[in-house]
Amino acid sequence: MTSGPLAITGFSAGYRNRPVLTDFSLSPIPEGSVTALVGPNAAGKSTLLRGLAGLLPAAGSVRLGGIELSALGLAQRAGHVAFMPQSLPQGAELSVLEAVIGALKASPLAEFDGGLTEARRRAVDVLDRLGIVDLALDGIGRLSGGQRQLASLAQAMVRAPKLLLLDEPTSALDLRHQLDVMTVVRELAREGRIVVAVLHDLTLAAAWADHVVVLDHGRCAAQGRPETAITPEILRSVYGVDARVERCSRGRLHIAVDGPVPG
Ligand SMILES: Nc1ncnc2c1ncn2[C@@H]1O[C@H](COP(=O)(O)OP(=O)(O)OP(=O)(O)O)[C@@H](O)[C@H]1O
Repeated sequence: MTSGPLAITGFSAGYRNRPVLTDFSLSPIPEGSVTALVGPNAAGKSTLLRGLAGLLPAAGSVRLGGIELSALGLAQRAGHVAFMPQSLPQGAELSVLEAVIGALKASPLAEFDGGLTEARRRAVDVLDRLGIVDLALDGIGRLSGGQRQLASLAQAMVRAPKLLLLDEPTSALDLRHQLDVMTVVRELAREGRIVVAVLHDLTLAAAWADHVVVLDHGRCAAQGRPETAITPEILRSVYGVDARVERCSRGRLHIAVDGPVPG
């Protein structure tokens, strides 16, 4: 696995006639860390992740350790980066196991040279890690929303990439499954990977992320440790809400929203 931080410099991405991120830069994101990407609807969070994954036309520099990802083609990039989309796999005739094996084989450079037995073992390992091995033979189309989200995360994890870009990995999950997924996310960071996850739940972000990036209208409004990036001032200017950022009795940050900013 390559080592080193994720450095995003002068990055631009968007859609036809719709630039979303222009000359966007962040402080380097260290390896072995979790970054929560937060911000209001339409701020550009998904666009940033999709651009980093190479799924949108983009310009600028994205370095992962010593590798300039933007110089790589999509197939080569997939050997280093996995993207979990916000929209979940559905409707397919595939079983969960087949869908995860399919994701493993979709990356030609994913250091995967085993046969079907090895592919199945790796897929089952990931499903087991996410607590959904019982669903292995179920059809993707028959899963609940939360189960589909876990299956989608398994697809991103199975290639064991250095960089995981997760677009709202917990939005469909109940409280316990949110904790289970964030525990796995922390384990991924402990293994030396970089996880960037879009989260709308700021209390969850503050509890589990090492760093928070607040995106607003395609710009970085704040970046840093949760307590420096999530402040009443930022919540007011970026989200338009009056809120308190408090420590609970266990010392964790808690965001209490009092209401919309008047006027
Ligand atoms: N396929 C598309 N074609 C054109 N414009 C798009 C497309 N997808 C998104 N956009 C626009 O790009 C902007 C940023 O959207 P994006 O999905 O990145 O926001 P987001 O921060 O992820 O929002 P949310 O929290 O609502 O998921 C929005 O104005 C949106 O309308």
